[in-house]
Amino acid sequence: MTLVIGLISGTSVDGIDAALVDISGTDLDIKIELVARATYPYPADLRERILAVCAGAAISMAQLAELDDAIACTFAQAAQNIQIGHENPTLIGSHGQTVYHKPPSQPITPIGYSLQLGRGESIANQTGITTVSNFRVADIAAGGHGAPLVPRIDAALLSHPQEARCIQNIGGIGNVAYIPVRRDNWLEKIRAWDTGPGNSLLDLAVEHLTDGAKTYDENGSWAASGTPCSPLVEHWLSQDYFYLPPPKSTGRELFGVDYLHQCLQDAQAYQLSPADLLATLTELTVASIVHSYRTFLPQMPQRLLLCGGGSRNLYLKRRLQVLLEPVPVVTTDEVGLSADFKEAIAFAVLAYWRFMGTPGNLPTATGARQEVLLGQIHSPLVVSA
Ligand SMILES: Nc1ncnc2c1ncn2[C@@H]1O[C@H](COP(=O)(O)OP(=O)(O)OP(=O)(O)O)[C@@H](O)[C@H]1O
Ligand SMILES: CC(=O)N[C@H]1[C@@H]2OC[C@@H](O2)[C@@H](O)[C@@H]1O[C@H](C)C(=O)O
Repeated sequence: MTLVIGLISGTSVDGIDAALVDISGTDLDIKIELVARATYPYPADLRERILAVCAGAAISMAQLAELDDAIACTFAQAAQNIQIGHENPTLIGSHGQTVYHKPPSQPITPIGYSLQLGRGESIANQTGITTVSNFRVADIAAGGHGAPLVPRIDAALLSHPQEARCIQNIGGIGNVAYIPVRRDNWLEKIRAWDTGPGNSLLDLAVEHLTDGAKTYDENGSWAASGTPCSPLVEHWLSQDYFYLPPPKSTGRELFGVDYLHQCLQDAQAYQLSPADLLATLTELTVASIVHSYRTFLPQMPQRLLLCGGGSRNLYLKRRLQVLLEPVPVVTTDEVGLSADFKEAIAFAVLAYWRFMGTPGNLPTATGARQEVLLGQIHSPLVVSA
């Protein structure tokens, strides 16, 4: 068994999810035990600075360096906290904070770009634990999107001998992994892509509607009291991204502040109440997910497993259930894997695989030319006496 810490802050920029995981086995035949889990919210000013950069604010190189280090310190602190009361972990896998993601686009920019802040060298030195970071760059160098990376972990931990499954993450951005029945050439048949907005537009709308007093629609109850405006959903679904064939990835660069402003402008003609607006934005997330399955999957799954914060949005979950009928919609918790901490667990596994010499990407998910080792290894400085 190897004790590994996984750390990530996702596109919602709400804080650092930390998982302390005991991992054994090799490649896709691994077993994990979640020993400890916690979310450490960002200090409010740091969150604001990150969101501003994600929304395109110009900052100087000095400010970039300072932001990189502030994020690394917050991640290092999360790693220190999660291990209290446990044996010393061997390894940290730290995703860092995505602040910019540009998918490759043929033929103009055949190589994409993805920037995660919170440098691993600093985390290794502050914690004294070897840290793997910068997981996306090797896949991008191999011609891939560098995302989504979690599908290989989904394959290892959530594949089933008799059941084809979709694993749908609903974070700021949504992403799906279709995992066929685990037999024959199942690995080659996996499909995965970013489905589009998860909670990003919803969260921004809630902030807008409450003048910043609320940051999300708890359990989806506000949206549940409204009615989706079907013509608007139809109109929004005509966005190019939803028709791009996989592999594909996206981020707050597309489904962020400017996108919401356009949605608000479009909604004016329909004089929607705040609840109707939230119901309509929720429907966009749901409809874009279902549309992408019907368009790009070889067949519908036998079960849908939800994870990410959006799996707590009961209205969103109910709408998914209705549109996907008769496919059962449950959370990954119900099959034994934490829906809230799956991404943090995934980066612990990716660090473990990096050390075992096991590739972390799935070319069918990211579009890379080949499987590659993911992550750069940073050993802590040895302090001489
Ligand atoms: N109880 C709840 N009810 C409704 N929505 C919720 C609830 N809890 C969390 N969320 C939503 O989930 C979001 C956070 O989800 P999560 O932490 O999975 O995102 P992320 O990991 O930052 O994003 P990504 O997966 O795109 O990187 C919140 O911003 C909120 O919109
Ligand atoms: C560039 C980036 O950070 N992408 C995230 C984002 O959040 C969800 C979706 O878009 C996914 O593709 C990815 O994260 C997860 C951890 C992944 O790589 O699988």
